Amino acid sequence: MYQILVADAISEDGLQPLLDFKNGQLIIKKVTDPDVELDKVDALLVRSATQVTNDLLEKMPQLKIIARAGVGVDNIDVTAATKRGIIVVNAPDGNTISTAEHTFAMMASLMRNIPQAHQSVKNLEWRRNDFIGTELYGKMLGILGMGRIGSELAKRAKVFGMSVHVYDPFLTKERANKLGVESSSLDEVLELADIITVHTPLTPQTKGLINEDTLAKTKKGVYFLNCARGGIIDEDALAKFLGNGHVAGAAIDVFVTEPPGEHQLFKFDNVIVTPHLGASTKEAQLNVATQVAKEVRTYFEDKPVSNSINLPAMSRDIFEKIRPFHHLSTKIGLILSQCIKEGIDELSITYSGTVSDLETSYLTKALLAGFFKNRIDVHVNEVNALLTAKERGITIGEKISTNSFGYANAISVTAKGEKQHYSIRGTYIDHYGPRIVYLNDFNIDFHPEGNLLYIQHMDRPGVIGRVGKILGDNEVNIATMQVGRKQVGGEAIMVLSFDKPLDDESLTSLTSLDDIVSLNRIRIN
Ligand SMILES: NC(=O)c1ccc[n+]([C@@H]2O[C@H](COP(=O)([O-])OP(=O)(O)OC[C@H]3O[C@@H](n4cnc5c(N)ncnc54)[C@H](O)[C@@H]3O)[C@@H](O)[C@H]2O)c1
Ligand SMILES: O=C(O)CC[C@@H](O)C(=O)O
Repeated sequence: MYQILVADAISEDGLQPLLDFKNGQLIIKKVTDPDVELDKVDALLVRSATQVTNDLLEKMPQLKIIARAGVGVDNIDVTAATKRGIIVVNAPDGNTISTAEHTFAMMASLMRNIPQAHQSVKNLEWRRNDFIGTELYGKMLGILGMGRIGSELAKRAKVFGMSVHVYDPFLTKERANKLGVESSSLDEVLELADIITVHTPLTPQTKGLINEDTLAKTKKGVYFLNCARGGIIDEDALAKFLGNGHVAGAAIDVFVTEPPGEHQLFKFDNVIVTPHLGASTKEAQLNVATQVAKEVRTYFEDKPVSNSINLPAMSRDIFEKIRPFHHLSTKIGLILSQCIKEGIDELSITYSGTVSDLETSYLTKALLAGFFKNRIDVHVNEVNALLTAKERGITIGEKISTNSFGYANAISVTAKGEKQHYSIRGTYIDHYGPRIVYLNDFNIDFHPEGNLLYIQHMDRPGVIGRVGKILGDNEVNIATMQVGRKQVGGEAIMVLSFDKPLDDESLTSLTSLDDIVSLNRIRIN
């Protein structure tokens, strides 16, 4: 039963897919709650309140997936999660409309002094001349970060008769034309816009995007909005430019520290604030909760998640196509790992035939996960496989080839260590399953499953019989057996499978037989 911890306030209606999930148990408690057994938690669902730090992850060795019911993952140490093989998913578009609407509401409120006027009327005042506003119509809105929210905001601004200039280094000309906005440089937006709003994620590049230098380039009387993340607009710099009258007002939904406590921006009457409410609508909360609940369930049902931050996106159809090769790759990795008895510094993988049309990088990661499985303590999966290989100085080469050796598809791998060099090839045959068709320079054909013994021996009469006799004498039942050789009388291989793992005594007896070159017990599960 998977333990699923919901650590922040997430719409319970949206959690229905997990409430209906028979293999999961929902725990709705904070990570700091002493009743929560962090070391048993398999999935963690958060909004922005819980800080998912490396220290927290350290206490959660079973954690497999972190789901952020929202867009920004800046409260999650994604690098630390990735290193541990933990998938991070978010709900990228469930709160787009709500946040765009909130930004628009903040902009309108700011320009018409609505919060101040509202408070004044409730204070039994009637100060109509003190709250003269400014129309949106005809003004230029500058949007920094033209993603989902920026684009929705732009549509609304245009309907209100505003012109929209945007700065987003990743925005193409075609997309800008389609959205009917002017794609500009940062300096152009700063110099021309009457109102500037930020909608980028918080990253090292966007932290302090609006600072004293950039503020100095803006028009006197400019307005600022931040409904994205605290810190994209430097709070000290904004306070300074509000204080000297250069900035006419600001609407702020997000702060560097939340809750902000007593804050320097609160002293300005022309600053309006909300407590990180961009996504706080019934609709958005239901959307994001449903999205992440489905993702977590999908993950535990061994199906592809759609919105992972640290895994490539894959549709259900593609996943179904890739699944058999995923299993084959993992098995190849497991076999290689048990055959080669030293560390490796190079792994070359060649995909040919039908498999080469698929997302081969995903298969490479699965192969590495299989390879590392019994070698290192860290749980390695597709999320951290490449990183793990890099940390261990293993060079990974991936190639596509037209030569599939007569099979419809083939995955050929060579691993190089200091002394050993191993090659293996597998194929997947419809209705028949995965097969290993080449091992250490020998053609062979066996099903990579269960308890195997791989023997390299001299091709001499009686060897197979002697192997069979020892196993028979030791009550070991041979389930299947395949042999292969390169030339008569030269080296040969046999691969046997058993119903249970081969015992040490039988292995020792086999090792002492004449004409046996090497033996490898291989377990595939
Ligand atoms: N206030 C809230 O409650 C709330 C709700 C949802 C999202 N957010 C915040 O809003 C952010 C944007 O959300 P979104 O769904 O539009 O994300 P998005 O990924 O669709 O858009 C972000 C855009 O920023 C652009 N960008 C990245 N770096 C940039 C840079 N250096 N300069 C200019 N543009 C840059 C990207 O190209 C992208 O187009 C989120 O990351 C999140 O932090 C806040
Ligand atoms: O959880 C929230 O309410 C905030 C969400 C928002 O900041 C986001 O990044 O999606």
